[in-house]
Amino acid sequence: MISQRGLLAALAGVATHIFYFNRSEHHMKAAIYILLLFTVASLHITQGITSHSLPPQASLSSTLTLITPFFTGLYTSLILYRLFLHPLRTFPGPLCARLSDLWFSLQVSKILDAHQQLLALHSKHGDFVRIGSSELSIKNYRSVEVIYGPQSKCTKADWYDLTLPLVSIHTTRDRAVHDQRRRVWSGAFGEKNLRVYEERITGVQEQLVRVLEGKAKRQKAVEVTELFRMYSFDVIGDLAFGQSFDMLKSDEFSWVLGVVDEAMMPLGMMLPMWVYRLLTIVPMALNGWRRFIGFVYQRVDDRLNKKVKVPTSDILSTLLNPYGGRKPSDTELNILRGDAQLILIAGSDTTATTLSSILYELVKSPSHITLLRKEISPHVRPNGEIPHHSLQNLSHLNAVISETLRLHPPAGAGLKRKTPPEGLVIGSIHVPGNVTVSCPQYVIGRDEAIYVDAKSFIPARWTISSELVKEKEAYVPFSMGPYNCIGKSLALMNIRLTIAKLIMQYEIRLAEGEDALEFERGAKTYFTTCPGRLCLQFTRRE
Ligand code: HEM
Repeated sequence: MISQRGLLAALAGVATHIFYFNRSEHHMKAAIYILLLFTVASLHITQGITSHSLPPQASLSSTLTLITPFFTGLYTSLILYRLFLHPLRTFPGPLCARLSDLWFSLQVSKILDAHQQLLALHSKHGDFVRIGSSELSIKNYRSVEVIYGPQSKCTKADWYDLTLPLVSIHTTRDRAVHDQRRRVWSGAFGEKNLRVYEERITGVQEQLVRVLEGKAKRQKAVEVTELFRMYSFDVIGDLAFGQSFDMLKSDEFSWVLGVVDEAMMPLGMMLPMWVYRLLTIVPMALNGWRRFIGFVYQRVDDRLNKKVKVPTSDILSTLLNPYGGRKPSDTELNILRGDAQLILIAGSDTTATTLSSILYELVKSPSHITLLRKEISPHVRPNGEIPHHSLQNLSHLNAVISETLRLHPPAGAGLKRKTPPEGLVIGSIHVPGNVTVSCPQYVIGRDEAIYVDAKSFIPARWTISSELVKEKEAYVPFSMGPYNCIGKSLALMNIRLTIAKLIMQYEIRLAEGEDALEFERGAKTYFTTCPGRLCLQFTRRE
């Protein structure tokens, strides 16, 4: 029989869920709750021993007779609410996903394939899938503009609290702070800066060609997924910090990439944010992240202490402009460091993924290599250079890039947003307020309701065969609206320059024995998606 005290504790559990946990966000307070629980329990045990002269064992069991019904009440209320009363109760999705956000984490934790899991869930449940207790994944084409567009009232979801206390333009959830940072950032991507960046990219490209040349001469296959990661990190190191990482020079997988991989790994597990925040205070957990942040701090400090010679302006110079040469305050330094780590991740893996995905698609459909050469050759200068201004409007080159980003979007598993309190309407469906929503570009890109022959690589759908794109507004690999990719022009410039150079200088085909299956099968989604291995053979063209 449950005692009166136990009953009261159970009711207190129910009330705590209804009146406290069911309101507002709690992901930042998990550690405090655990601490509170241990403090209250310890006080109760001590009081039992000192005031009621109970033996320690008896005082502990008396405490447990309160804690157990409290949590039974709390979780019973939580489970019943999530199953039968939650505003998302009518949306389809796996039963376990309704009960706990940990369900999705468990699904993806083995091979970090959130993009594939979402594809499978949508093909089973349709356009709207409840993938967490309070989270919807949506592939309906109308949802993109409503959730991410310029008029959207959605805000960034709790996922963006991931790096706190480090904040970047990307992770700040305060729209006013974001817009202010965005104004500073936009200075780094103007026409004048892009021209400087082009020269610098061409410099790193020479290293890339040197590596390929060495392999071509020895007829060695090239693992391009890794090579493009090294290349993209070298480019972003140079453009962001004024100093390349020189990975291509040594032609070795640098420890920096190892640290980045280790730092990103936990993100791939799609943990609920409260679990992630708890891990940030557990010693040894997230060590990779700590090492990565240490590396970023060092880079920023080196810049501030002028230990690095910056040849011409780099992205960090623009971000330092507002301080007019004075030392940034601690808060400003935190933002600067946050932005620095963002540039490294956002600016490198995304570009690397796109470069290797383009080559993956091209070696499978070599006719497009021929078409690209025909389009690019009139723009190659006698010294072999191909200036970006002559590439940027080439229709087939741009179509190849767009089509690759449709099938292999680097940030394709969905960007999480929180709906406004009044909710929003997508077509005829009302999505409730204060829930997390996202539109996975990976799933949208493979949807027959949006693209004809969706699984096939058909660049012409972006040029002469526009009827193959049924719903154009669904395509946003760089996102849209106030939080869209600020580095889009830089990314596209680098991709055009690099692909044009490689296509014009080399014959490229699958290496001996390579079936290219691992490229998609081995792809892992952290926040960005990194493809699996792909070995190609590069041969110098006459
Ligand atoms: C193919 C390459 C790229 C793709 C597909 C891409 C995609 C995206 C997407 C989808 C977002 C929105 C993220 C969100 O809402 O959570 C984003 C944001 C961002 N990207 Fe990119 N990106 C690419 C390259 C770059 C490059 C080269 C940079 C240069 C540093 C860059 C810098 C940023 C920044 C700073 C943001 C945050 C913008 C803001 O919150 O206002 N990206 N990117």
